[in-house]
Amino acid sequence: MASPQGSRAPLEFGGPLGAAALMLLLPVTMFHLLLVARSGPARLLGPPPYLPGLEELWSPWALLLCLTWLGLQAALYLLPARKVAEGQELKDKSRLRYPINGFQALMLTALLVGLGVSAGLPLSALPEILLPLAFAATLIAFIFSLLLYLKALVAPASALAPGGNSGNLIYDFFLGRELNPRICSFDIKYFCELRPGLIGWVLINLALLMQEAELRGSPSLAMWLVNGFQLLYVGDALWYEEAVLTTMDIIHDGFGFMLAFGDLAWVPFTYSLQAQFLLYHPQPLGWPLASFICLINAVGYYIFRGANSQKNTFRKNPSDPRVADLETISTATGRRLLVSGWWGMVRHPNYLGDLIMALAWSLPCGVFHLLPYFYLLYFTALLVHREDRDERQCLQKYGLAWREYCRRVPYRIVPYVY
Ligand SMILES: NC(=O)C1=CN([C@@H]2O[C@H](COP(=O)(O)OP(=O)(O)OC[C@H]3O[C@@H](n4cnc5c(N)ncnc54)[C@H](OP(=O)(O)O)[C@@H]3O)[C@@H](O)[C@H]2O)C=CC1
Ligand SMILES: CC(C)CCC[C@@H](C)[C@H]1CC=C2C3=C(CC[C@@]21C)[C@@]1(C)CC[C@H](O)C(C)(C)[C@@H]1CC3
Repeated sequence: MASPQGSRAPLEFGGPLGAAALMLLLPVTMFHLLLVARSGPARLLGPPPYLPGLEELWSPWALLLCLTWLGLQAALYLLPARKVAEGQELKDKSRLRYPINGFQALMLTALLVGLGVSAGLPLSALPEILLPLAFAATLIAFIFSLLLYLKALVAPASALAPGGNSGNLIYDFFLGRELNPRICSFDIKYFCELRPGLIGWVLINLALLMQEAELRGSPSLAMWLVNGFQLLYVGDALWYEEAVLTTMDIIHDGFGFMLAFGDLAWVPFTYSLQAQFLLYHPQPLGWPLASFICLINAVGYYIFRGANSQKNTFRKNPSDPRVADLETISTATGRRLLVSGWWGMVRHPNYLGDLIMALAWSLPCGVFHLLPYFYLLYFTALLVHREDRDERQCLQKYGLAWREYCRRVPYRIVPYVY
């Protein structure tokens, strides 16, 4: 039996009260966004146009569709992989193995969807059922988290996450108790983080684009940009799938309601908000402005990819010629910290690139509505909070060396600003 461990870890997200509030607030926000995106005024801060009844939210067909989608992505995950990667070292000194076939799953999904659409699959009808789909995804995330909480009760202590084992039921349910819940070699957190939600997001975007084409004769330039930028982001995540193994979610966080809901419901249904907004509120966009927005996205992507690749290359092999010349600080753990290159500019250059891209995703929606900028606002809050969590973990891990890094690189995300 697992014993509550990590009870000395400081509580995050405002403790049990904060966790309970977030569990209510996140789904409510998601439904609010889905409702206002299709309403005339599309006011982020106004009331929703109406409150949907259960008959509008609940549909067994939507549940079946979500489960089929999860089943399809799970089957693609189980296909032979071009590579099997090893994760970071765990508490018991072992390393888990992960299949690297996410991009293959994206391509096969595209092929299957393409075949389905040419055989008459009404993909453009998907936007009509976003509400019941989001409800079904929320239900699945909730049941998943419950089962995972129960599974953690019989997990060995070494399998538990450092954070989600405070002994408080609500807090631990939200944060997640087990670090890497698996059924045989099937890693549930790794699967959810990259497959059903991210690929689901681009599928919803595509459905919105197709519906716009049906409504107005062809998709607008703004819709093409949003689809293109976000497809690039998802394609990149799956192409560089191995890099997710060094993110905070995989290394540090347990798999509970926060990540289950985040991955399965929040990402596909709120990250597609700009495309949802554009379907109901077409925006004129000329080529000069579109080119400028593409440039902003390219700059963001260049920083995001450059920073993430530099750190991953360095962590995999510090003597790799691409990073061997960079200046570093030694730490007591034997690992070194980069203090030049991207990581010498600010302490989280990858967040900066990600935020610049987030701006580029909203700009095609014009500047007269706040709603399409929700992602930028939420993401800024998420990354500032995440950066703060990471700083605390790094200070604990690297002590004085981390302080020296902060002295040498004083800005966190935006040079000379923050
Ligand atoms: N679209 C979305 O919704 C979200 C996107 N993201 C993106 O995910 C990506 C990963 O983010 P995240 O996991 O938060 O954090 P990072 O990829 O930035 O990883 C932080 C870790 O990097 C290592 N590190 C920090 N500084 C240095 C340095 N100077 N030299 C070498 N290693 C260093 C430390 O771990 P160690 O030393 O142990 O290796 C630290 O804990 C980011 O690009 C982020 O923008 C994140 C959240 C949500
Ligand atoms: C809304 C809640 C309070 C929190 C939910 C957070 C999750 C939605 C995000 C936590 C970290 C994420 C990452 C990505 C997507 C969003 C979540 C799951 C990521 C897969 C997006 C693509 C990137 O290239 C990435 C670096 C692989 C991201 C990893 C972190």
